[in-house]
Amino acid sequence: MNPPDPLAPPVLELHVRATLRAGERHFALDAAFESRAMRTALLGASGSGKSTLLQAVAGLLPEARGHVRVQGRSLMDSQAGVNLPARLRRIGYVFQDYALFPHMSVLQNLRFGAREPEARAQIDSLLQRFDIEALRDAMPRSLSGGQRQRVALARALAAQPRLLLLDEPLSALDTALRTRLRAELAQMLSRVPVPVLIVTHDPQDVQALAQAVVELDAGRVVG
Ligand SMILES: Nc1ncnc2c1ncn2[C@@H]1O[C@H](COP(=O)(O)OP(=O)(O)OP(=O)(O)O)[C@@H](O)[C@H]1O
Repeated sequence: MNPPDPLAPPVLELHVRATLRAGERHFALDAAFESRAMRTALLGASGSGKSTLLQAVAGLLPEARGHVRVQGRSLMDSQAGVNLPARLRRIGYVFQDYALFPHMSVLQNLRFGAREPEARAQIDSLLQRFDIEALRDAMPRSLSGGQRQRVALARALAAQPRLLLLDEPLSALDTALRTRLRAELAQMLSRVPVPVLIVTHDPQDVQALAQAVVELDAGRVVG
């Protein structure tokens, strides 16, 4: 991978504030960071606000204020009155359990992600690159954990995202599979030129998957 261009805007510029309330409980997120790395890990204890921050970046947290810029492009800037709705942010989101549509085949799952004609034209190449061509007509329940992971990633990329959010993509797996898929995921990510923000608890994931680390504690960036 090429070294970052010092004149290019940061890959990610983020300052997100939000207060979540449920009855007596409340949680204040006030997280700011910049990253020039193509792949940034978001680390932090359970409840530190990692998923909430991802939701704000994806445009799924209506109460969020502040700014979110990806490679210089503003997705949200509350001072400037900019707040793109989620469907216009072009963000690929891969959840812990991969969240494939169970009633759709692998191919239909990928097509769902790719709405534009030029995105559809790339589906065959994604099936090849992720080595899931033979599984195009398979239903998600018949796939292994590793195959599901590849389909989920291919589906997220089928939408030609500007940013890929991975929320603990390996946490549902047992140790042996986790080790294998971590290496596979690292290889797949190194082949796509899309910025990635990846949430994890696991220092080994950070080592293998990211070039920069942001640590959250109680809704704030601490390192
Ligand atoms: N709607 C809500 N109202 C009040 N508090 C909330 C709401 N949603 C989440 N929280 C609280 O916000 C905090 C951050 O939650 P979040 O899911 O972002 O943490 P996390 O770092 O992703 O945790 P984990 O690693 O366990 O997934 C938690 O304390 C949670 O209980």
